[in-house]
Amino acid sequence: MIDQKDFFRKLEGNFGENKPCVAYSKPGENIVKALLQLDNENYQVQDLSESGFVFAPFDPENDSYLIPAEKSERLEFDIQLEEDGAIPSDEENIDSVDFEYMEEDQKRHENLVQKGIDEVKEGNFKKVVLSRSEQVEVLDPDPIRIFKKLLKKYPNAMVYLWFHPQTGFWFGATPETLLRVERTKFNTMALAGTQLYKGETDVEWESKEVEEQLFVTDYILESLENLEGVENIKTSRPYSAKAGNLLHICTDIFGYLKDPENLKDLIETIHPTPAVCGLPRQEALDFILENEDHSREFYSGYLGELNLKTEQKRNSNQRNQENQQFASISKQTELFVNLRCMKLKDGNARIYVGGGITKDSNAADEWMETVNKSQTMKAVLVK
Ligand SMILES: C=C(O[C@H]1C=CC=C(C(=O)O)[C@@H]1O)C(=O)O
Repeated sequence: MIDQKDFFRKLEGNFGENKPCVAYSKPGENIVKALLQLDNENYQVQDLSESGFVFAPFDPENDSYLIPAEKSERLEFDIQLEEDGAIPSDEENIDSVDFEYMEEDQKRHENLVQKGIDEVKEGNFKKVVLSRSEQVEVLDPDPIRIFKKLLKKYPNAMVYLWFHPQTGFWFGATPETLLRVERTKFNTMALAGTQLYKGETDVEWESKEVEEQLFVTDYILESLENLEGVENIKTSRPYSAKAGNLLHICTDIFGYLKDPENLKDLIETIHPTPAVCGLPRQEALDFILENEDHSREFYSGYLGELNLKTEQKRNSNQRNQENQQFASISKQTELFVNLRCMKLKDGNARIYVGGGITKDSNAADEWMETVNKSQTMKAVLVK
């Protein structure tokens, strides 16, 4: 552990030298971690047996970047947010930020959504997730300051700052777990449906949302059941999960891997999830790539720790020194879907937002949903 001033100084030093780095805090953890790559080589993921931090794009055909564990320095500090004011207090953040939209932006998105609804009604697919991106001028484009604000505002999200000479700066505060693996046990989630959070998580959901989320759960279960290396799959009951100013319906899905060294098949089966692509997957993916007027790049891709050796707390009851050491190191994979995210370039942020379209969707409501989702990033861009 180092103190947070040194942590941020080192992080800034790394991207100042154009070397890849990532700083992040996982949901509910009071620890901020970083991997600072020691050189400025471009490492890529080949078969997901690598160890490090992965940053993967939406389109599985494109390259996934890796900061390899063995080529980087690892840092961490405990968040003591209130202590020295290094992380700004919540009062500086306002909850809803008004931005002006061009009528054309709204029309363009609504037309895209309508096209998606029509295709669903024609039976070409059951669900498609359609997105747009929006450029916002940032008054204070200091990456560290933006990251600190995200940490303060979203303690229950996976909050990150990613820098790579090939991708530039990306930030996010995502609510969606793609995959967590501990020894042979894994979990993923089926996430769908959105409503504004109004101080209450015990809320009613409309049947449109309930049905949409059930599609997602069923689709993931079916894909997992067809996968050779996976067994003993179980689900939680659906519940409302808070994500910033929003609520979603979530079902946790658990299972066991026959060979925990082989994550490739599992990750290729679940990414891109129906929360960001649609179902059936290939038909939805083709429609997205053909019809969205922007490239998603890393939005709705995934990111996180891949086979990262992590030290666990030692069990002081254990007498045998060798066993103790054996028990203290474990491999950790914890990947998140890159939602509620933005790219920072030349003093501008590009915010990416989307929503799931089914036969019962309404284009104007879907536009509003993307406006609401964009607040997650906008709230940290205001002074
Ligand atoms: C695609 C996004 O959100 C997904 C995650 C949760 C709920 C969603 C929805 O209600 O449409 C989306 O599937 C996004 O934030 O850009």
